[in-house]
Amino acid sequence: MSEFATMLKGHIDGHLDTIKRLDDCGAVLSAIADAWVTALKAGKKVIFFGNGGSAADAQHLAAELVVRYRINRRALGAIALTTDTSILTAHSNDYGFETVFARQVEALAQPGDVVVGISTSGTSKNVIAGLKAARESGCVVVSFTGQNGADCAALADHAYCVPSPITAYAQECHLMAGHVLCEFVEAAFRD
Ligand SMILES: O=C(CO)[C@@H](O)[C@H](O)[C@H](O)[C@H](O)COP(=O)(O)O
Ligand SMILES: [Zn+2]
Repeated sequence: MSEFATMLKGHIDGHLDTIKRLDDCGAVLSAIADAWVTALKAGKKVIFFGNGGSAADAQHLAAELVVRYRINRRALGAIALTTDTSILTAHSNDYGFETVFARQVEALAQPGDVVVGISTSGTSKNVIAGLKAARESGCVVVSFTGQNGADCAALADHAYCVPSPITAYAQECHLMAGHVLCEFVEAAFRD
């Protein structure tokens, strides 16, 4: 087997092993799906944030809700706090990166909004601070983490904790579950 083929097989095996252990997450994911639908039906929004690949996931999922996932339906309120470079740079430069999401949550989150903080390590300080701010703002708090997500889960109403310490597998399982959540939400808003 080539070196690449060996790597590919290793990644697929690790990915499948992690996916297989997600059965335990069905109840929490169902609760998150209900929370998204309840908030959106009440005219509230879903707010996402995370670092690196999780910033991309935050943007990806916000886009699915605002635009569409698979079917045409009305626009749904969602925003990723990872996209405005003026806010990101001004806040990091003037106050520090640790509160870059908390500040935006303070500015934008309303009681009843759902706030989704994504961290594969579960230890990123800016994600933890953002979740704390969401609690203080009266939001429904959701964490997406890898297996060491206790600090985020302690702040969350619903904690989706992928049973892997490997960033890539956690990211892949976050996006997979995010897509199912979007599918469920779209079904609830079918015309
Ligand atoms: O995508 C990857 C690795 O797959 C990286 O960009 C990764 O997201 C970054 O290192 C993040 O800073 C990790 O943060 P976190 O998920 O531990 O909160
Ligand atoms: Zn990545």
